[in-house]
Amino acid sequence: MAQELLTVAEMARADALTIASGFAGEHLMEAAGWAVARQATRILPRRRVAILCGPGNNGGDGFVAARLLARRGWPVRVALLGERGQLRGDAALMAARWTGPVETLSLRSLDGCGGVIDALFGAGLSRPLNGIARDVIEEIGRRRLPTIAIDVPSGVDGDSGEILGAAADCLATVTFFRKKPGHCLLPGRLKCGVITVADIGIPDSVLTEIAPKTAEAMAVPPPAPKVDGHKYRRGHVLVVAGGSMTGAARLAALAARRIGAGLATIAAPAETLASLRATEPGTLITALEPFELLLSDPRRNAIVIGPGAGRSAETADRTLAVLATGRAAVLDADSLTSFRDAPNRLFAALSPLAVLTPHDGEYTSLFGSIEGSRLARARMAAARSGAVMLLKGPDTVIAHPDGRTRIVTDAPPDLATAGSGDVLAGIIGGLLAQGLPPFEAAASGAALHGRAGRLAGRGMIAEDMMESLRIPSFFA
Ligand SMILES: NC(=O)C1=CN([C@@H]2O[C@H](COP(=O)(O)OP(=O)(O)OC[C@H]3O[C@@H](n4cnc5c(N)ncnc54)[C@H](O)[C@@H]3O)[C@@H](O)[C@H]2O)[C@@H](O)CC1
Ligand SMILES: [K+]
Repeated sequence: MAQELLTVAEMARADALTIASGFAGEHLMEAAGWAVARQATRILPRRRVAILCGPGNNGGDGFVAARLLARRGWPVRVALLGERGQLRGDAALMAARWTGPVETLSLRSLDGCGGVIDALFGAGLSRPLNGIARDVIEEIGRRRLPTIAIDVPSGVDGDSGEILGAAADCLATVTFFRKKPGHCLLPGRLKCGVITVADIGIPDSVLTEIAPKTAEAMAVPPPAPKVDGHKYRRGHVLVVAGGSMTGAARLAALAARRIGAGLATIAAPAETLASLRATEPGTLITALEPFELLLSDPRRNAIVIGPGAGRSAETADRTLAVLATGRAAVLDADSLTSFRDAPNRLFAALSPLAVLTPHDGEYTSLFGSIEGSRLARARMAAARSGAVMLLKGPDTVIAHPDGRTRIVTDAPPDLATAGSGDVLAGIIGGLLAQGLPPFEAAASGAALHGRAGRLAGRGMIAEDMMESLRIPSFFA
């Protein structure tokens, strides 16, 4: 099942649709506060907890948590940002149900406390934290107080993961119904700690109407080989290699085969053929030229170009020839940077059959340095180029020109190692060869790549991922 991610506006719509269907907003808030209180009893030390309530509904959730914790005999200290009389709607109702003392938020609100519930701002954050709100958030860090954030750590933008002013390094975050992009994108994700998603009574059926376009990337293993199948039915990946760095092409071809492609061919310059043939017994090795002849075999149904191709006019021309075949293709590394001086030449040839897999530097060489979250940058690049964009990083994003996006949330930092990107290009190529549509191949490929890295463990190098792709649990 896809793990949808809701923007702040979509979440407000989910709330509104639920309330319109007859489920009172106060019940949503009661359920939200209950989930927070439960998490507090699980992970905070049994010491006085400072509950920092803001002026909106996030603060309302805090008042509920305060009441439920106090009822269980938990010592709490409730501090409010702003005037109690200014609270509105359900937040005002929950503040009224809290019968204990409420102090004005100050640095002293943390005194004598062994933990914090951060209910200052959630979805309604509209500007950077400043004044006492920012001072208190920063003081939490200085005192190293274990903190649970309600919905998001206050200061984290739910849509972009950007930090507006400041945000506490939370032990845990309790959010509602579905995660938001800000929980998955950096730097926000690093502030959240352990994220739990609480069911507060919003039915899944609201998603039909909302139709969210963003989700977490899911690792979907390719279908198991059929008993009556043969290797050509499992697809044939063509990896177009360059002269010097044949290792990149070898990693891509091996990964494509491990992920289930029936065959892989490396096409390389004449002088490298002998050494490739000596080291890659199971991969077909063929001459790069004549290039038209190489592309003329339609059984080579997915093409990977770029890893080790070399930045040159020839690589650019070959990339355009690959795109002209109308076959699914992965464009990585040099096949992107070779268009540095004429990106429009590349964009004019692209379609959603192509998956572009730039890291930040390669991205900048095509699109310039653009502000915004990785999600925003990937979405913009997909729209501008017309291709599927996979923008690599600690929070890899896959974007389709039609607006759909996926975020990889659990790839380990160990993946930042030489050759890792070549393996990714090979995995995606292997999935394309087996018939997955490019957007799905890119999203699932990136998630599978993360899984391979996790299974390889600490100290891994790119070659180790080939072993991960053989572990039975990889395909579970
Ligand atoms: N029915 C609902 O809508 C539900 C909402 N819930 C909670 O409600 C939250 C959203 O509530 P709201 O929309 O009221 O938004 P918030 O509670 O996040 O905050 C909105 C208020 O903060 C002020 N504000 C924003 N940024 C500020 C800043 N930097 N400095 C000072 N003031 C600032 C705004 O002017 C507004 O008064 C969610 O995050 C969630 O915790 C939950 O109770 C579940 C149900
Ligand atoms: K919060």
